[in-house]
Amino acid sequence: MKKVILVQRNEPGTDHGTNERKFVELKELARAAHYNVVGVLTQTRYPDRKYQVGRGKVDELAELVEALDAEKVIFNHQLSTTQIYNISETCKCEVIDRFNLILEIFASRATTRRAKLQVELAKLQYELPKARAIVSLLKKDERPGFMGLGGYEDSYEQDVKKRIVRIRNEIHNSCKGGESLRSFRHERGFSLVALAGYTNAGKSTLFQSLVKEGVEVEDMLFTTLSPTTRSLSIKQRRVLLTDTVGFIEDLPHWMVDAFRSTLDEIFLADVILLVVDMSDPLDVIRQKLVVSHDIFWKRTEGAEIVAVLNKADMVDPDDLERKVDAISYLAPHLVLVSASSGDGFEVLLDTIYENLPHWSRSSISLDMSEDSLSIVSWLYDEGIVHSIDYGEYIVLEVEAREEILRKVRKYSI
Ligand SMILES: Nc1nc2c(ncn2[C@@H]2O[C@H](COP(=O)(O)OP(=O)(O)OP(=O)(O)O)[C@@H](O)[C@H]2O)c(=O)[nH]1
Ligand SMILES: [Mg+2]
Repeated sequence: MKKVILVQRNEPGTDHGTNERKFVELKELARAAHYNVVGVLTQTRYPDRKYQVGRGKVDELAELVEALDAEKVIFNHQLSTTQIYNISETCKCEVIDRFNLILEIFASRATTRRAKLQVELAKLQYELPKARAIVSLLKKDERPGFMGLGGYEDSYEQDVKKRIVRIRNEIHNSCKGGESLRSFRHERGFSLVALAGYTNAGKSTLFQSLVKEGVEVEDMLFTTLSPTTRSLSIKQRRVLLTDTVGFIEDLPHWMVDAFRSTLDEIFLADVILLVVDMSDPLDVIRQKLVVSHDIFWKRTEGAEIVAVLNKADMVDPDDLERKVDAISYLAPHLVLVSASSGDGFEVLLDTIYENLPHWSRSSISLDMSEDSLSIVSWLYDEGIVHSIDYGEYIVLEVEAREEILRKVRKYSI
């Protein structure tokens, strides 16, 4: 893990709570990006020096970088190109800001082609205003490789612009993939369950524990599943469980598309497990629930939302009860769990099962023929075969989507 130093800026006039929460979130983001935070530096911003990072602070930072052997510095606020350049020169290590960090996280979690394109687009849009400044800074310093390149400045900016146009087109053409992926999975008898929620809520911990506890379904077609999706069986129903990138507060508008595209798996899901960190203060929990529901309503069709109230082990029982009562009106299904201890998993699995798309149960008799045998194997793929008797006829008790049963009934005698 790369060693990093975080720089927090206190803004006089902003209340302490807001500063503090933003900084806690930066730490969570650094952890999510797999950095090892070895040091923290606090800086105060004075109203008369709007975007300055004082000389003394930069020297202090450089000393800290050397002493702690840090490889990267992450600022909690946006920096100008000149600042990034100057600070990284003094500190002799890479310098990024909060937005670069968030983009790094998106990039590492984007699984679909479309999500990758969206992240690339956001990066380029962020880079564009800086493109010209970067080149002139490098030129000023007469770095090798930039000598005698007349017109380079312009062509670099042009190049970024061209790439933006090309990626926009590609995104436009690739928009239709999601739906067919969903129907393909449904046709294979899988329901889709996605873990969603704010960063640090415990989604990945829950994902790992559910996968460990459950029975994994072997399916040749899914050998290429991304590392964040697993096929599981819940009371014989086959589901694809997907972990997703956490929601991040206060995203600038140019980042929202990139963020949402990393959530494609959520918008396709039949059941969304909205993971909530119960150790957060009540008003934070409430606000996060409301914002999450907002994001889902706009993009999902008929997905069931189950609020998974996690980290129950970290809150004392009275407090927990009070919090659960206070938010119960915000979510139709609530389950209290501890992802790390496994408490509440049984109820959770029951609740997921109850909210999967409806399947019916039916008795079917088929004559003994080759066609019937292929129908039987199809039913094994598509649904649950509760019992099967091979006698004069093949008699099955099956559970599957109504559509499937309707087709099969045509052959039933
Ligand atoms: N005490 C306690 N800690 C938990 C529980 N679930 C998760 N954690 C801890 O919370 C932290 C965040 O957990 P993750 O599973 O990485 O959270 P996440 O939602 O996947 O976070 P992102 O991927 O960054 O969005 C880790 O340090 C976990 O060990 C829980 O039930 N109890
Ligand atoms: Mg995670």
